[in-house]
Amino acid sequence: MQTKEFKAESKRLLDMMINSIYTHKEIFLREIISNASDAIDKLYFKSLTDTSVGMKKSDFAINIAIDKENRTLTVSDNGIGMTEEDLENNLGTIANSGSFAFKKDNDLGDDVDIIGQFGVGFYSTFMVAKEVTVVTKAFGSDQAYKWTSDGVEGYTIEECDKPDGVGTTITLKLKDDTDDEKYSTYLDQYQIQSLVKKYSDYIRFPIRMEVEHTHYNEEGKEPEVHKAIETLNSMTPIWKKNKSELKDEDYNNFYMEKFGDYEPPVTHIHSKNEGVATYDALLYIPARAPFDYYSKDYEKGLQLYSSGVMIMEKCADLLPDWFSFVKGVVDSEDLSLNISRELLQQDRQLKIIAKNLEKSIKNELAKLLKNDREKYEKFYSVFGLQFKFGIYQSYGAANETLKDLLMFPSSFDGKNVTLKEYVSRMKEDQKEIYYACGETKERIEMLPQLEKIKDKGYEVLYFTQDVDEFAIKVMINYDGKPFKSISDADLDLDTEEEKEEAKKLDEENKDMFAFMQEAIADKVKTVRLSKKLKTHPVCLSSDGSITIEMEKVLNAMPQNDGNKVKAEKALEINPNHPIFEKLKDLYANDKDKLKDYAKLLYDQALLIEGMSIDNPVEFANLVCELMTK
Ligand SMILES: Nc1ncnc2c1ncn2[C@@H]1O[C@H](COP(=O)(O)OP(=O)(O)OP(=O)(O)O)[C@@H](O)[C@H]1O
Repeated sequence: MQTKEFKAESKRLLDMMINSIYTHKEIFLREIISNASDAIDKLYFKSLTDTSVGMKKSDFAINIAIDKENRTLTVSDNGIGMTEEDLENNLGTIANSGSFAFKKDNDLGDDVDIIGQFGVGFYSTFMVAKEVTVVTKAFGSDQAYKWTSDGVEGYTIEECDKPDGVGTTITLKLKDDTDDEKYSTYLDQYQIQSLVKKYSDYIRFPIRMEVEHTHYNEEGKEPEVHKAIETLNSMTPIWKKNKSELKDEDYNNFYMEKFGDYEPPVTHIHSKNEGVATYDALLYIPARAPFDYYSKDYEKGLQLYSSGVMIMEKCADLLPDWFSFVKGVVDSEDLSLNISRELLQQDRQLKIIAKNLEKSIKNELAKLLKNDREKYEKFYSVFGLQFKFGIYQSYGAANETLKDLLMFPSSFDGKNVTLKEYVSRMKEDQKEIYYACGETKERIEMLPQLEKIKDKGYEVLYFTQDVDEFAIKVMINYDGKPFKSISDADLDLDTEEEKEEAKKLDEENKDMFAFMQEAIADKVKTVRLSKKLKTHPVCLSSDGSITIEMEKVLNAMPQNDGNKVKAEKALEINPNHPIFEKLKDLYANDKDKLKDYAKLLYDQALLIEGMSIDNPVEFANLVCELMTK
C-alpha cells in the first residue's frame, strides 16, 4: 500500500485565502504590522544572547508611509528580515508560518510575544493591493532580496539593494477604486491612524508615521501645515500595568476614551488571572445606559485581545445577558483563534474566562451594595431591570448570581430593600415574602388588600416593573421563603378563630354569593367573603397560576393581540363593610338590584386594580341610576 500526499491547486487555494477568509478588508494592516512586530521580536530575542546584533530594545520600530501620488502604502520594520530561502518558504508557501516555527523552537520567556501562527495573514494584503513588493535583508546576510507578486500568477524573487540595512519593507500598490470599494481610503492619514489604534494599539514597539497637522491662524490667512513623525500606538495596555501604578483617574480616562462615554464609570474591575485560564481583564460598570440599551439593537460584548492584537470588537460569549451592560477588555494568549482571527474556535478557555468574569462582576456589585449603598442604588435604577429579565429569561439559571443583587421598594419606608434584608426582618410568625403589584408606588399604596397586611406589621415589596412578578415566579422562593402576592386567594392572615368565623359566614351566605357570581359569570369564577380587607368594600384576587398583574402585562404585549390571557378571578367582599349588610338585604328583597350591585362592585374592584372596565357606559349608567333613585 502506498501513502500519497494531498495535492493542492495553489492558485485556487490562494484565491480562496484572499477572498473568503476575511470579512473586513481593513485587517490587512493589522496582519502586516503583526508580522513586523514578530520580526522585531525575533531579532530582539537574538540580541539578548548575541552582541553582534548591536541593538537596544528602544532602537526597534515599525514605520508606515503613505504615497498618495503612487497609490502606495509602505510598512517597514528593522526586524530579523528574510533570506531568499525564507521568502520561498514563508511568502511562497501558503500556510507556512516561520513565526510559529520560531515560537516552537525557542524558549521565549515573557518579554517576547510572537503573534503569527497560521502562515496566511500576509496574503490578506492582496484584498486591497494589486501588487505587493517585499524588500528584505536578513540579519547576518549581506544580500537583500525583492519579492514581488500580484497575488494571482505567482511571484518573482530577485537580488536588490537595501541601503537602510537589516529588516523588511512591504509596499502595497493599492487596487483602483471601484463604485463599491474605495481602496484610496488606505491612503488617508486619519484612516491609517484609526486602524492602528483599533487593531494594533498594543503592539509593543512604536508604530510611526509622518502626520500632518493643519493650523488655522488668523482669519484670511492661509492655514499652516505642519508635518511630524508621530507614534500612533500606545504600546503598553493599561490592563498589563500593575494596579499599584494606576489611580482611579487613569482607569476612568481610559474608559471614557475607549468606550466613548462622557461620564466616568460606577466602578472598574481589574483582574489578572493565571492558572487554568491565563488572561488579564479590565471591566467597567457604566453609570448610564446607552440610548439603545433596552432595545434589540444593543450588542453586548467585551473587546478581545490576543498577544496585544485586537481580535474581536464585541465578544458576546464573554458576558451573560444579565451583565450585558458591562464594558471592557479581555486579553489572553490562550485562545484558539480561528484562521482569520475574526472568530474563535469553540473554546473551553473562553468559557472558563466567561465564568470567572461573571463571578467577579457579581462580587464587585455585591461589594458596592455593601459599601456604597447610594452608588449601588443609582446603578440599580439604571440596570436593575436587566437582572430581573436575566432571572426570567434564564428560567432561573441566573438565580444564584442575581438574587442578592435585587432590590424592591418596601412598604415600610418606600426605600429599596434587598431580599436578604427583607428576610432578616420578617416577623416571627411570618412564613412568606409578600409583594404587591401596581404601576407606581402610590397606586400600590391604594390597594385595599394592603391595609390588613400592613396592620399585621408585615413588610410588602412593591413591584412596579412589568417583569417583577414574572421574575419571582421563576425564583419561587428566596432562602426557602416563598413569594406571595397580596392578591393571592389564600393569604393566610387570620387566627384560627377568625378563620372559623369567616367559614361560618361564608357558609351562611353561600347562596347569595352564587347568585351574584351568576350575574357576572363571564367575569369571575367565584364571589366570596374576603379575609384580607379591612375598610375597603371589595377586591379582586386570583386563584390560578396567572395573576391579575400577569394578565395585565401579557395582554399589553403587541404579540398577544387577539389571544387574550385571563386570570382566574374571584370577587371578594368585605364582611365588615356596610355594603355587606346591604347585599344581604337585596338578596332577600330585591334580587334584580343585587345583580346590578354585583356588576358595579366588580367594576369598582377592576378600577382599584388599575385595570380598565369592559363597559364603561353600562357602569356610568348604573351609577347614575343609583344616584337618582
Ligand atoms: N516583516 C516580516 N519580516 C520577517 N519575516 C516575515 C515578515 N512578514 C512575514 N514574514 C514571514 O512570513 C511568514 C508568513 O507570514 P504570514 O503573515 O502569512 O503568517 P504568520 O504571521 O506566520 O501567521 P498568521 O497567519 O497567524 O498571521 C511569517 O511566519 C514570517 O516567517
